Amino acid sequence: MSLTARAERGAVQLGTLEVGGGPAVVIGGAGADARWISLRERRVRAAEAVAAIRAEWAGPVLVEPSSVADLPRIAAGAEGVVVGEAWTRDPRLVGEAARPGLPVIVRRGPAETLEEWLAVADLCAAGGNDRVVLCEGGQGSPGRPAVLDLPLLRAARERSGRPVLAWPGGDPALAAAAVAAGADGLLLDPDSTPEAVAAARDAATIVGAVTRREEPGTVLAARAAVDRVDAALAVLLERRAELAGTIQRLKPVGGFAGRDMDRERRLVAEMARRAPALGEERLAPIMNAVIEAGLRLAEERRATRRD
Ligand SMILES: C=C(O[C@@H]1C=C(C(=O)O)C=C[C@H]1O)C(=O)O
Repeated sequence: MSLTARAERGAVQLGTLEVGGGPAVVIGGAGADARWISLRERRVRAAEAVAAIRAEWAGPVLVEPSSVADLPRIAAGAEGVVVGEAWTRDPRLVGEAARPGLPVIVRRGPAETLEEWLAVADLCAAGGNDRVVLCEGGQGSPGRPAVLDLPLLRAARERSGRPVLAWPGGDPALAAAAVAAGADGLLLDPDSTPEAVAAARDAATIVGAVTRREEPGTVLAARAAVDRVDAALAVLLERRAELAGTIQRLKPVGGFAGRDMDRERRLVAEMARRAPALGEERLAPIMNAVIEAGLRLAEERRATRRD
C-alpha cells in the first residue's frame, strides 16, 4: 500500500468521537479528544471515578475496569471499556466486557501474538458487540520505556479491518511513527499533561496530513481537515524559507538579484508530478509567491545583519 492510500475499514464511534474514519484521534488526559481512566491498581470505585472525570469533562470517557463488578457502572456513565492483558487472558471476562454493548478497546499484552489478539476482538464481536478498537503498545520494563510493534499494528489493521490505536508512551516521535504506520489514533497515559497531549496531537496532525487520506462529509469536517493540511504546510513553508535563505547566503549573488528562473521552472515541473490536478499552470503562481516570500525574508535578515 502506498504511503497516502486510504484503507477501507469500519469506523467505531466512541460517544461523539469517531475512530478510524477521519483524522487520527488522541485519547488520554486533559486536552485530548477523549479521556480514559484505569480502575486497576486504584482504590476508587467505578461510579466515583466516572463522576470525578465527568465533573470536568463533557466529552467521551473510557474506563478500564478492575473487575466484572465495575461493568454496570461503566456502562451507565462512560462511552467505552478498555481491556488490557489481564482481561484478554480470560475469554469469559472479555465476553462480559463486551456484553453491555459499549465499544471495547482491546489492548495487546506484550506476550500476545497477532492471532491471540485478533481472537479476543472476534470474541467481543461473537457476543454481539462489533464495536471493537484494537490498541497496540504498552508499558515496557524500566530500561525499555515503550514497546510498540509497528509491523504488527499494520498487520492487525489490515487483517481485522478494525481501527487500531497505538500507545506511544510519552514520546511524540513514536506518536508520529505510529500515525505514519497507519494508527487511527493514540492512547496516551490517562495522567498525561496537557503539554504531552498537545505534543502527541501535533505529531499526529503533521504526519496524518500527509499519510491519512480523508473524505469528510460536512463543511465542518472538511474545514478541520484543511486546517490539518495547513498545519503541515506551515511547518514545511517555514523549513523551506530557512533552506532557501541558506542558499541566498551561499550563492555568489543572493536575493532577488540572483534569481534563477530556470531553476524555479524546473522545481514547479517536478512538483506537478506530485500535484497533477493543480499542474504546472496553477502551481507556478503559488510557488512564485512562496519563493518571493523567502527571498524577501532573506533580504530583510541580511539588511538587519548588515553582512
Ligand atoms: C534558492 C535559490 O534562490 C532563488 C530561490 C529559489 C527557491 O526559493 O526555490 C529558487 C531559485 C532562485 O530564484 C536557488 O537558487 O536555489
